[in-house]
Amino acid sequence: AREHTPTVIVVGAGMSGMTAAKTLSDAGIKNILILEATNRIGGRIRKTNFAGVPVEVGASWVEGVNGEQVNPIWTLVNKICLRTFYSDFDQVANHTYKQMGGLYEESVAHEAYDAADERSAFSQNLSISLSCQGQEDISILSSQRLQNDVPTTPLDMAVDYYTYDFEFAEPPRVTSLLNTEPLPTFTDFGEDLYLVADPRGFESVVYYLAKQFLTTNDAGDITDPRLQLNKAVTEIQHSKNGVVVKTEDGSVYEAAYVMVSVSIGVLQTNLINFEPDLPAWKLLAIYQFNMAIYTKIFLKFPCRFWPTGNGTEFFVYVHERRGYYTVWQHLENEFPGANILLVTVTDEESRRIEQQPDSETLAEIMCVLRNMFGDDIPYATDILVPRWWSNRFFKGSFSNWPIGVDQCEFDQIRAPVGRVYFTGEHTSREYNGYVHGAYLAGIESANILIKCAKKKMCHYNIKPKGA
Ligand SMILES: Cc1cc2nc3c(=O)[nH]c(=O)nc-3n(C[C@H](O)[C@H](O)[C@H](O)COP(=O)(O)OP(=O)(O)OC[C@H]3O[C@@H](n4cnc5c(N)ncnc54)[C@H](O)[C@@H]3O)c2cc1C
Repeated sequence: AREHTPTVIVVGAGMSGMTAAKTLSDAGIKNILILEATNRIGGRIRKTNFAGVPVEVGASWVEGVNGEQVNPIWTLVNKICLRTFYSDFDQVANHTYKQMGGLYEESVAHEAYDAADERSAFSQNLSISLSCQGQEDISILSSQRLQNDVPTTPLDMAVDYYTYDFEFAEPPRVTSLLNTEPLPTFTDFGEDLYLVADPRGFESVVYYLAKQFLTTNDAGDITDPRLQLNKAVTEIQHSKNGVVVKTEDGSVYEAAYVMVSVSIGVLQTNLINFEPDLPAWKLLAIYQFNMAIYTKIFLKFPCRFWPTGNGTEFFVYVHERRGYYTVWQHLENEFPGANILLVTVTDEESRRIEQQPDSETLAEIMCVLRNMFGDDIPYATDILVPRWWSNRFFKGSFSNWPIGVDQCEFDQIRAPVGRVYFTGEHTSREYNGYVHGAYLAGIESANILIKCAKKKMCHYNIKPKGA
């Protein structure tokens, strides 16, 4: 019957889809249906149990805190009193290990980190002057070449990796200078990062938002029929009269509008078939953007062999192969006595590691750790390797702004196509890649739809390239 037809179908129940749904509901559009492919909400914010400890395999930091504006995620995290820990990166130069073991001499290490800071400062100034002159974008690597200061030694490459790849999950060769230096997340919200480590998980911010507009039972579980889990959308038919959405299990839903919140990695595959095809300008914009891969490998040990105390949390391993198990973190502050280490890999290393058995990865890691800490250290008893890239509902970890995509093309990624609307972290112009980007994009995209649905203002201006 017509009255059961939702006004809006939201595809995906991560931070952006859930926020978009809540924004629609707050605006009086309560006739919605959220279709989520997996068996849970939260998407790339995901807690799991590892060796008895709740670890975050997806997002874990509130990035951008203590600045002029308040990061909206920081507000949410504090509202529900999630346990957070300030991340102190200041001492990492004192904890930088050579390939074959031993720490770098302090003066040598500090020189490398200072040089990286200088390169970064130069890049920020260059970026500002290039955009003032209306110049085309260049990569961060090109900026380093302009300074005649391209990192080439293993130490300089490791520090460069720590500076850029550890944030963007792609190398400076790929990443846009104009759109990342300086980074709005840090200039707007502040330079500090706080790590969420709470038994309820970072994902409880998504649950918190969901429960404000979806009905729950006495136990607090979401029971609202407007949220449907295990519903993988495989087809979206759209016309000027409405949309028809089909899921893998054979269900068919009709609505006036659809809001697609799946990652840009998913949009780049053919998981969802649009009927008719999305227009060329839209596809080109989607295909030009990047889905990066960031892999957090957790390791459990029978005892601790790494230093603890103030400033020891982060350490760097230098290897001639750039990005080879470079950035390390101990979780003693968050989970004292749990003896858990975290090593992060990205990009090509992530792809390689996702495809090999975990036992091989662990063997590589043990060699690295023995180089750093000596042959007597115990073998890890457990390893966790998240596989975001192989997962067809994610295809990576977060978007990264590559060179050659200008603001207008970026706008096209978010632009609606008829009755099909788009949201997700990759549609946040200032904060793509982040949880707060997903949240703010959810609000913005919902507002574009609301303007059309309620005020019949459906025209969305798309500027051509170079405008
Ligand atoms: C390893 C990792 C580390 C990160 N670290 C941080 C961090 O420290 N700080 C930070 O701010 N950000 C971090 N991020 C990024 C942050 O997690 C994301 O930007 C944000 O969570 C994305 O939210 P979203 O709603 O846009 O997308 P998603 O969370 O991907 O939500 C989209 C939803 O759509 C579903 N879906 C996909 N395909 C279909 C389909 N066909 N039908 C129905 N549903 C579908 C998915 O299952 C998913 O639930 C990290 C991400 C990863 C993976």
